Amino acid sequence: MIVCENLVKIYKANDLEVVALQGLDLRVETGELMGIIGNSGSGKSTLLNMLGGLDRPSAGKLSVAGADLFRLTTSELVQYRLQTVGFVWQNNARNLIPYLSALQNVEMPMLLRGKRKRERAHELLELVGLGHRKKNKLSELSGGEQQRVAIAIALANEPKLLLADEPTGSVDTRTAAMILDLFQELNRSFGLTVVIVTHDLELARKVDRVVAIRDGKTSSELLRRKGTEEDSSDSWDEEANADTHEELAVLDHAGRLQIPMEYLQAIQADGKLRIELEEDRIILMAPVSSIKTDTRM
Ligand SMILES: Nc1ncnc2c1ncn2[C@@H]1O[C@H](COP(=O)(O)OP(=O)(O)OP(=O)(O)O)[C@@H](O)[C@H]1O
Repeated sequence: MIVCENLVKIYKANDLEVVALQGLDLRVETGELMGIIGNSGSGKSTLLNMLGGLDRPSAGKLSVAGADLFRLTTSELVQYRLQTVGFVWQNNARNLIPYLSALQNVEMPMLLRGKRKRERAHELLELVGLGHRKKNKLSELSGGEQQRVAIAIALANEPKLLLADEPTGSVDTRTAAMILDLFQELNRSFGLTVVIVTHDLELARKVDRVVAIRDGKTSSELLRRKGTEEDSSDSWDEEANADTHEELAVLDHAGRLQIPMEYLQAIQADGKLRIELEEDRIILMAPVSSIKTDTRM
């Protein structure tokens, strides 16, 4: 579904250049539910904007659902945004109209596209669990319910890819969990590919894969390994059946990887490392003069 290779994005403001993505590699399969985490300023929103066709990358390769985003003309890019992706933002409610009902809010963007589909709007609100609140004005809904209206709107164009930027950023923990459950359900029931940018570490328990971005590059991945039972909650031996996570460093196309800072500190690495191949493992060590410990990977 998504292929990013060596993706670079440089913002130019006045005479200043900011390299927000520094040769990022990422592949997302159709039907995946995945999360992106990273410190503030690491490039998460920039990546999402590129995937959504809201902005163009500076260099590299980027294709989504078979569309090469470098080659699309401006009008093709508009079509791509309308037909292929759905967006959910942190403060979606700001883009909704408080004095209209949930139903009218969902119908509005359809109307703007020249298609008024009341039945579809009803269906979408049922889908996000707001069937009973359709007639309520937006201002009468809680933050979490408003966010669900926004998700219904994002689904209105039947997107192939749903992009969510901090979708749980302005709601409480319980509502955040409900919103993540909804993404999980949309993914499982309809095979929708979902990419969620978040600081919410609860996410790791709800998605198949979490990719960490550091300094504009993918640095590591947390993969979920299924427990032995589909649903561990019914089992007596919950620990044996629980999902586990495996953390992997990402090796890019040029053989580069980012080593966690704490590992480098542990071996007091400073600028240079010794690399040795020993049977099936590569050993990284501080230079001979300052060896304290070795780190095996
Ligand atoms: N339009 C822009 N013009 C100039 N620089 C920008 C622009 N957008 C982002 N940047 C810079 O690019 C870098 C990456 O920003 P980005 O918003 O992608 O990070 P982020 O990981 O989403 O951060 P946060 O978690 O705080 O939202 C930052 O240094 C940011 O200042």
